Amino acid sequence: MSGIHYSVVVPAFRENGNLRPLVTRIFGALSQAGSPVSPHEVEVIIVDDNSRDGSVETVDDLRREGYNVRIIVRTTERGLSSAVVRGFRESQGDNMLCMDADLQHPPEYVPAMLASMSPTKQFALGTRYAKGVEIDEGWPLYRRVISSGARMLALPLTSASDPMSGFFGIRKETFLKARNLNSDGFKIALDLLVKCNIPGKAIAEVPFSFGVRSEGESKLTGKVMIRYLEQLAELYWFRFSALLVVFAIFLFILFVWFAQVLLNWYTGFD
Ligand SMILES: Nc1nc2c(ncn2[C@@H]2O[C@H](COP(=O)(O)OP(=O)(O)O[C@H]3O[C@H](CO)[C@@H](O)[C@H](O)[C@@H]3O)[C@@H](O)[C@H]2O)c(=O)[nH]1
Ligand SMILES: [Mg+2]
Repeated sequence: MSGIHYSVVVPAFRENGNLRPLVTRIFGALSQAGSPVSPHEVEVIIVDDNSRDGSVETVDDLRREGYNVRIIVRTTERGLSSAVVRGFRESQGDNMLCMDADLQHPPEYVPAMLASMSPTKQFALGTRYAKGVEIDEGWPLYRRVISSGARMLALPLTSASDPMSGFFGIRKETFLKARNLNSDGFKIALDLLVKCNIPGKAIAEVPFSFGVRSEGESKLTGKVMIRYLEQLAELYWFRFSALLVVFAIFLFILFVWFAQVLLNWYTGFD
């Protein structure tokens, strides 16, 4: 049996400059005295979309240096969410974590995120909206506004405090139950929270301070935002369609009853 209990999945596109600090800091944090998880129980999987920027060579070097990291290079698919799903499918660990490559999710929080998952806490959520943590001042105002708006629109779908977070973990047993995952766009955490029907009490929220990207550029474009709105519509239907059907049946019964009353009233005149 493999001694790997934890898998850290990193979607990456043109992130070569960030991979070495990311991997060395993750394993550095796990090697600290007091880390609740041993570095020997952890694998890191980078899911790269054919960046051809030296990422493969960097990961090869890191492996040679003894870090348990590998890279999957996809050549026929693109996109953050589908990259995460691919990484989760290839994970050996029963506890899986997703984090960005660009160091906006500080690697020093990885041990706590991994350890927060358990049979009763099926989902770990790195949240930026909690006491004692902050979002780096360098994060642009327009991104804050978009993030708040997106968060509000998702309120009826989940009680999680930061469903937009890209820093989250899920237990494999729960992930395997997910049906009809939407692998488009960026919001895979929200999709999993809704489609796996994860109640608030099964979410371990881990507050973290959100950094700014250290190298390269964000890939969040207008197209990604439109995809989010489409995804929301699908999730609302997924969550509330049964309620809508019950409501429609209720309206129908009310209509039939009202028609009967009218008919009785009308025929009563004869
Ligand atoms: N494989 C792959 N990876 C991708 C792709 N697009 C983005 N990524 C990777 O996904 C991570 C996040 O991408 P960014 O471009 O840095 O996104 P962001 O604008 O910083 O958004 C992040 O923060 C948001 C919260 O404000 C999150 O909602 C979002 O999911 C993401 O974590 C990075 O590691 C990036 O390389 C893609 O098409 N393919
Ligand atoms: Mg980023």
